[in-house]
Amino acid sequence: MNNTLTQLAQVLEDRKQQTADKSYVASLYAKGLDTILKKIGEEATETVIAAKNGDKQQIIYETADLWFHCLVLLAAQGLHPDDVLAELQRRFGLSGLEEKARRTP
Ligand SMILES: N=c1c2ncn([C@@H]3O[C@H](COP(=O)(O)OP(=O)(O)OP(=O)(O)O)[C@@H](O)[C@H]3O)c2ncn1[C@@H]1O[C@H](COP(=O)(O)O)[C@@H](O)[C@H]1O
Repeated sequence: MNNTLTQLAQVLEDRKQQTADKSYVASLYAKGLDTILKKIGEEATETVIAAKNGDKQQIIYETADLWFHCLVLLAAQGLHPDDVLAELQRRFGLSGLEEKARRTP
């Protein structure tokens, strides 16, 4: 759906064949799920700090780090960014209140 996300997803898929010493992404796969989740937590925190500091350029930078590590998580779990984009697209047809009601059992 989005060209940059699709291209990056392909690189992340290709890195599954790479060795950890030659690739940061391959090193994350090798370290495993907990390391990827820890990076997401760190990048989320850094994004929050950037926003609290009101630093727009830093917000962009940290959000890119956060999105990147979320994309690594998706790849590690056998998912593709299109899966998330499709979910967001589905929500376009609903108001926020309708989406909330859909989640309430
Ligand atoms: N978009 C990114 C990208 N964004 C962020 N990062 C890395 O994510 C890490 C962010 O962690 P931190 O901010 O904590 O910085 P750090 O202290 O260096 O991190 P650590 O070494 O402690 O984990 C840094 O090492 C960044 O280099 C990325 N590494 C790779 N990519 C993309 O992934 C592709 C494949 O990368 P390799 O697998 O390294 O070839 C690249 O061509 C890029 O397109």
